[in-house]
Amino acid sequence: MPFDRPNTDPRIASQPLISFEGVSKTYATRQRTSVSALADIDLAVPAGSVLGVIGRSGAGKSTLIRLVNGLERPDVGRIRVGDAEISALDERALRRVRRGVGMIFQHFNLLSSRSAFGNIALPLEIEGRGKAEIRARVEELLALTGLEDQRDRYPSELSGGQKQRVGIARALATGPSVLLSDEATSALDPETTRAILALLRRINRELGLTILLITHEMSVIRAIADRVAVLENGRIVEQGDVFEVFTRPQAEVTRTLLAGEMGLTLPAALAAQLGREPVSGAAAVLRIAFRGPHANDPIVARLARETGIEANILSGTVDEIAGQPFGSLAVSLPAGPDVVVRARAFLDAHGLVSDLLGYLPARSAEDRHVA
Ligand SMILES: Nc1ncnc2c1ncn2[C@@H]1O[C@H](COP(=O)(O)OP(=O)(O)OP(=O)(O)O)[C@@H](O)[C@H]1O
Repeated sequence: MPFDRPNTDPRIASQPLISFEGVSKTYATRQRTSVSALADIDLAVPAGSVLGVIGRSGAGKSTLIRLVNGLERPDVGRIRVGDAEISALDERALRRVRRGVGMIFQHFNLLSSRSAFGNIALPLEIEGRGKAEIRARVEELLALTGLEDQRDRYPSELSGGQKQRVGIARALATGPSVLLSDEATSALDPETTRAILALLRRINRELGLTILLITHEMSVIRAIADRVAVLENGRIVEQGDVFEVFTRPQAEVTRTLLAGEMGLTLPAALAAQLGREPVSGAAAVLRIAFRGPHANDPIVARLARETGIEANILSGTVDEIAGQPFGSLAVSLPAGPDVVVRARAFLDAHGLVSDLLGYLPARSAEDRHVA
């Protein structure tokens, strides 16, 4: 069973705009074998929310997004977008539904022979809208995406970030209620990524657009998503509010994907010395997670005062996840009988989650100074 936590954000509707019920998808390969790309997917994207699906390469992310716009069909299960059951529609009906579903891509997919204006106008031309209406709508979208000065430039004359802005404006041209984002920032540098994610967040808030995005980067989820689903080998192994999943990851793959993002990794030199077994004199290393109001607690001082256990701070961060404070601290404990059990009981009693990372040889633990 995947770990599943309910939606707790009052801003987000309880009614899903996109839903997957018991969806599985296999591909036949040329070698006459089959590949299970998705299995038993249950997923709901509440109207007005941003849901991020994260997973490693080959986890099934692209397949999931292609099922939403009907580019792939499931073997079993149902996929709904609004009132339409995508999995049951013929091609003609699908085309109608797709008008309400915009999509942006990693490599932008712009027409090189058209200017920014021309690319954004294209979906409206296909719909047969009048010239004046098209002009007015495109001007509006150029302003929304900050592209007024680039309107006559061609894709080859635009930066990656500008190209993606054109992609976003084009996706919004026909006024969709859903935006699908397929690794939309993976080809961009970190600063441009932040700007594009901020634009998407603004569009979500201001236009009430529901966004389903797939990514392999936790930083993207953290910057924009309300909820996250973690895919591994075609299955959802964990889903829930971003703060919940980030601060209490349950699945191993989630922990691994989060390690760099959350300052959960130890300094490399220490990590290299960390062993699994408590050899004689070795110091246990704990990672303590501080959530919400506890993020700034002087917990190490209290641990010493109340239990006599003097922990040594190895590394630590205080940060914000989904607008709420979150801290993470790695400490080494002095060797001794029951020290780990007593320290963890103390932390537990104070509502703090701790993980035992391993053991450091006595010397390197003593050499560390308080950060
Ligand atoms: N058309 C296809 N024919 C056969 N197998 C496929 C096809 N498309 C995808 N697969 C397989 O299905 C699984 C899921 O692929 P998918 O592209 O959905 O993963 P992904 O998470 O998007 O990966 P990436 O991040 O590398 O794009 C993989 O094992 C892949 O090899």
